[in-house]
Amino acid sequence: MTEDNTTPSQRRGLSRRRMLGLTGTGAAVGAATFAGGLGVGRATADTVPAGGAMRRYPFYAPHQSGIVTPAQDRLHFAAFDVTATTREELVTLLQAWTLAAAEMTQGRPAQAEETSYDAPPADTGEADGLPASGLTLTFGFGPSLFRDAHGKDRFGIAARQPRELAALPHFPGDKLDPSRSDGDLCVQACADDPQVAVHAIRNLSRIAFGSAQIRWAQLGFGRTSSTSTAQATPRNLFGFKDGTANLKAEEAGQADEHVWVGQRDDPAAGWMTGGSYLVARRINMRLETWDRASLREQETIIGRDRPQGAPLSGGTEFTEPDLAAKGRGGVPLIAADSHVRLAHPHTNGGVRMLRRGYNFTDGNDAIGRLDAGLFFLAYVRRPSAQYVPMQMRMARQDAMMEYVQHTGSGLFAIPPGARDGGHIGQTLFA
Ligand SMILES: C=CC1=C(C)c2cc3[nH]c(cc4nc(cc5[nH]c(cc1n2)c(C)c5CCC(=O)O)C(CCC(=O)O)=C4C)c(C)c3C=C
Ligand SMILES: [Fe+2]
Repeated sequence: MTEDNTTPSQRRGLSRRRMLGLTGTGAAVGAATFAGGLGVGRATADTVPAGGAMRRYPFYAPHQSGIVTPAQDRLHFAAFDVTATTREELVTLLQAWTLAAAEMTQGRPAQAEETSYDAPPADTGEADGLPASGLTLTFGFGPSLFRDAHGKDRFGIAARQPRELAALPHFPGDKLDPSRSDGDLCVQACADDPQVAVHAIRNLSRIAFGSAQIRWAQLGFGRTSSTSTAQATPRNLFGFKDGTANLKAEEAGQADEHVWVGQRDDPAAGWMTGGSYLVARRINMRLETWDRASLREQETIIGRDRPQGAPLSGGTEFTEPDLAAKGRGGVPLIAADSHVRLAHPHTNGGVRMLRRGYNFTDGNDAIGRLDAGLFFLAYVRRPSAQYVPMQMRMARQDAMMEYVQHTGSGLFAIPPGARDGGHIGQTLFA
């Protein structure tokens, strides 16, 4: 989808670029430097040839973008602690973030208005000249935004905390680092250019100065799922295709059933209608151990073959796995403890989820092992019925557990999209 929903602010920006084009050359040296420093602006359809990088997604929409949007190649995810103490300050932050997000997702500077030459620039500048690159910004609220560790209602919203926004249970094998977990707010920035995603988080963090600060963040690359049938299936760091059986945007009715919160889901949290819940898990993968496992063992653990991603019960990538199929000696072709069997809807009461994760590498440990893995992101309508039971079964039975460890975690309520003139989370604070 390529959208160019020109807004009044875009029209303001266009005229700003035209104005700079007209005035830049003949102006006095000081003024020309000023224009060059602050007025370069982001590349737009009139300056960059059409293509993937020119993809723009509307920010104002019934559902937030960055969920069923075709998964982009890069991620910068950040969780924030709110330092503001009043509801007014928090709403002001959300309003400012909304305006900046609406600009940046259209390939424009975070704040359109020029500042004085004697003040810091309104935008940090590293995305000047870059197109929108499919940037989406998806905002969420953590349980701690509603009640602090002592149960105190921080911003007068405790009564509206969704039932589903409760701390995730401890899963066997978890080794969660508190400094990579939780948070009052989260922002998922996805783009096809890493600099565009990083620029967005940096500017949102800058705007939040005095009201919220980054608690933890994660960079990701090489999306580990497809969310559209138009996308090829990527590979994770185990070398396997990941996202084959993911919920896809084109599957009629599936997002309504498994992703979007319905009007009657939670009487106390009607404000979440059209929103979703995001489960974020930083999962370290023991790549050096995996790389010493035979191909037979790797495929048995996953339940699919490595070249094509076809189920071990036969067929090609998109053939439905036959969980009843048996081979020689009556042994199931898709092993009882394989990942695909344990994750399949047939063994999980029909539940599905929209996976939108990314690979990560964050350096290495003292003995040269990569600190790498999969930053698992999944959007679900009911975490307690979709993510929690599946993860519990995997933690207990999945043969893959020998090769992975969950080291970070967060659960966030993702409100519906903002309407033009409104702000993110308006239905909660209204
Ligand atoms: C609790 C949910 C899940 C976690 C955590 C998870 C981690 C994880 N997965 C892979 C690799 C693959 N997963 C695949 C399929 C798959 N995984 C989940 C859920 C979780 N995965 C689901 C719901 C499914 C789909 C199952 C189905 O409907 O058949 C696959 C197969 C290809 C595909 O369908 O995507 C791979 C490969 C890793 C490496 C990992 C943690 C590091
Ligand atoms: Fe999986």
